[in-house]
Amino acid sequence: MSRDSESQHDPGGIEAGAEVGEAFRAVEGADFDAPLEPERADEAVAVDVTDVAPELADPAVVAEIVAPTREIETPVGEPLVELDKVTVKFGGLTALDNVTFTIRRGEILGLIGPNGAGKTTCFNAMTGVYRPTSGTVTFDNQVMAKLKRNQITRLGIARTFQNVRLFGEMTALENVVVGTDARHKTSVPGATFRTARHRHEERDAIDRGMALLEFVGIGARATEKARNLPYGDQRRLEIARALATEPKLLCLDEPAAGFNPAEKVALMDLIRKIRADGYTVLLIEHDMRLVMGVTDRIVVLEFGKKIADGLPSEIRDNPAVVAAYLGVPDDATA
Ligand SMILES: Nc1ncnc2c1ncn2[C@@H]1O[C@H](COP(=O)(O)OP(=O)(O)OP(=O)(O)O)[C@@H](O)[C@H]1O
Repeated sequence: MSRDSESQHDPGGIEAGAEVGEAFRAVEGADFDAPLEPERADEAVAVDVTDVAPELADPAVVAEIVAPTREIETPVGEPLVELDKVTVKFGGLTALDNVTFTIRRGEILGLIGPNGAGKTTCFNAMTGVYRPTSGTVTFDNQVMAKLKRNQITRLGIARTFQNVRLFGEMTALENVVVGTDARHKTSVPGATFRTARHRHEERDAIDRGMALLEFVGIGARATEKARNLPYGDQRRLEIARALATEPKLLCLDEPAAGFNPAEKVALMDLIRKIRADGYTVLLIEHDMRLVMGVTDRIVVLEFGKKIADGLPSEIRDNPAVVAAYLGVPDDATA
């Protein structure tokens, strides 16, 4: 297997990356959302990225390429997402009940709660997947309507999924370059006839894709098929692909699922690095140590209602939160 996979890995794959556009066209229509069953590679074929792109040896250069349009003129702390009395009902079931909170630019907000608390519903209402039964969601000063997936991306929201979803047969670099396509400006004829502008956009996408892989710590695996990456690297690749769309809001849905303690610590470092690069992050995660360790603020849901909103230290000692997680009545903890 290693011999076969080795022959598929083109050591010059980064330079040969101009063909990524072809690869993307070849997979158009593929089932992007199909969960990828992770396979652990017996042998990794690593490339030294800095051999072909020496500038990527400098983390400051990488950080700059990864966030080319960050809004440095916008003061951190301005609201990016505002939920105002949002209720979502499914028939007779109230999944989200009169929920109000804000995500500010430049912060890492944790959204937590026991199973069935309404986190996913809240997330879907926030990103335009569900239209609230009542109340409003404002994103970047616009009231959100119900949106299609590509409209959500263009608005500036990117997400990762609970289950890894990648193009398994594409390389790591190709997976990221596909993400950058959402921002391309070339017309369909321009892409078909490979105009100079289109070629320029492709080249930029490849350069940025490499920087993104380096940023999330898997630059050396650029030419490996996504399917062959170790599980932790697949999760990092998902984050790189989400960042490729240059989102105003990055939503991480249980990014630590299946991670060991060391991988969780490394993930916390990566999330902090993403925030330091000017991104706003929404984190839905069950692992309390990770949530407490990395977020600036936490919103807690229980049975569709917001029961707490505050700093991690406040949430940790909040009796209603403790009761929600331990499953004991509020009055028993008083
Ligand atoms: N599309 C739907 N149709 C009907 N009921 C739904 C739908 N989506 C969610 N629900 C219900 O709404 C409630 C909240 O579910 P939700 O998935 O938002 O919770 P959650 O906090 O994300 O849970 P988990 O941590 O288990 O993922 C649950 O009772 C769930 O069964």
